[in-house]
Amino acid sequence: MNLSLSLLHALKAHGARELFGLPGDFVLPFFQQVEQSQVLPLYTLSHEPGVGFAADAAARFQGGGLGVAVVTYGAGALNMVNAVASSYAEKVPMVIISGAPAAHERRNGFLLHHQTRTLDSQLAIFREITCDQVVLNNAETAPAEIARVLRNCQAQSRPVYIELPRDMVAVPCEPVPRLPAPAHDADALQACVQELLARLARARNPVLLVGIEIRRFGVEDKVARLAKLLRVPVATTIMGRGLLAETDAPLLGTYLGVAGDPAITQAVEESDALLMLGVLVSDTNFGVSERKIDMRRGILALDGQVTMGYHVYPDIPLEALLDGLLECAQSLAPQAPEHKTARYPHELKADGAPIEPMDIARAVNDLMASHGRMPIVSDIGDCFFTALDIENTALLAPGYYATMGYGVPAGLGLQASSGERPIILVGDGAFQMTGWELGNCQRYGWDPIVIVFNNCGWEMLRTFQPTARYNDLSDWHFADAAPALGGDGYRAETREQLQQALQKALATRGKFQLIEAMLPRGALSATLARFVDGVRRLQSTTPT
Ligand SMILES: Cc1ncc(Cc2csc(CCOP(=O)(O)OP(=O)(O)O)c2C)c(N)n1
Ligand SMILES: [Mg+2]
Repeated sequence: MNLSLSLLHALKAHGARELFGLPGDFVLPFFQQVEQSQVLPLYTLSHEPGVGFAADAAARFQGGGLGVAVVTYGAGALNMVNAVASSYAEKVPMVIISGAPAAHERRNGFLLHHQTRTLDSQLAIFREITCDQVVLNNAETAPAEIARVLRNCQAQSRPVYIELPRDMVAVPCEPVPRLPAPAHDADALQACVQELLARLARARNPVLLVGIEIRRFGVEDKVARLAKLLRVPVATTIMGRGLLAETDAPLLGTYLGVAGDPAITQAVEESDALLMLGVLVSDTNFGVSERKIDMRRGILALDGQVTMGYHVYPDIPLEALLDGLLECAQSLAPQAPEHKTARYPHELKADGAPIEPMDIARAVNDLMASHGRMPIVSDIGDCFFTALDIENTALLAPGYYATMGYGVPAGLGLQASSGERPIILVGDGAFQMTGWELGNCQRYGWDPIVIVFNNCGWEMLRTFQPTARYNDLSDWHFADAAPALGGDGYRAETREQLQQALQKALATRGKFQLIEAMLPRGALSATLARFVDGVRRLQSTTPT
């Protein structure tokens, strides 16, 4: 076996289902090994940010798997930095494989093409946005090094970086061993479980708040079982939206502070034992809290440790904690909490009125009510806030790192990896960045339904600077471009046209369906409007 095959078989053994990539001369030999070996399917896209977002989505959607992005050295890998930074921030287990110069090229004394400051600058840059790195320049040590970085990728649920010099791809190499998950101290785990359960038992209104790590580590079912066993209500953070959608956990809905359902806000903020599982303590999750949550009274299991008050239990993997709690937990209430199914807007009024963001939520909810749930992939813009008014279904969005450009390539990555047809929500500004990746659907038979929120502007920014003219964009008529890219385009000016377009799109398979929903400038979703008001109100009252 050669080094490429050892690497590919190891990726597959760790849960990778495919590779996303864009070739260049430093990585062509590895692409050749990929294509010839057929160990994993390879999908190429048109721009490295899209490659990164697609690999990110593949990892997020399958919970516990790996996304893989393969790029060339320099211009390719550095073009993907933002996507990898987003994966790091949002704890996505992604493997970046970059081709690199051969040993003899490093010694020839020339400045090499694609090189920036030094030949090791790229490695230095990726050290900042990955949890482990390796340069595979030694076939003897390669199996152990690959095993280490893949184990760390999954154990920490963060991206890792593998640099592959082009003269190493065909070198004989032993298979890569599978390392066990990092060990943890059973006694420390027991002590943590007992203290945590005692805190919950003493509480008057314990609440469970769940975040992205419960998907990343594939433990949603265990969390649902724990919530039912403890008989405590569950809410998700904004980043955790869509979690537990496939379970029967007593879900209250999504916690959005002043911008959300007051009952959920009150339950979370007034809880005297808020158990946060896999929750990033970020401004997007807690920035609009009505009342500042006293984290010292909370219990936070994140990044492999558990913090309760001033106690910190290090090296407690989330799944081990859940297993311990499931073994010892007793119900905390005489009966199960009232399972308030959150109400989402339905019954679009299909008339000649202009479209508002909430109409898109209604139209999608109506579609899912008749057709069944579909995964939603959202870009950043008002489309993300509108997504929060869509029924609780799988939602992929960089809600914390908040990079634009994610929606379309991530939707393609989801369909490539899972075979499920997504609905992609994207603003006109974000579509201008990566929407053109739709042109790759025809090669692979992908057929997402894409709804472009076309308000001809950077509307979210306008909410912060209403008078700025630079937020005005022109009308790009995206629907007209769809046939040239191999799909169908619909321009919807009214609610009736929106409903008709969605029905046609749903009925058409085998090519992407682009619905350009024309929104009046200044039309905001109610959720975004409440967020903006909330931020303004909190900023005006926060002592400087
Ligand atoms: C890669 C990147 N560059 C800039 C920005 C900053 C930004 C956040 S929201 C926004 C406007 C989005 O316009 P769009 O038309 O897509 O959506 P909408 O607001 O609903 O009209 C910008 C420019 C971010 N987040 N990411
Ligand atoms: Mg816009």
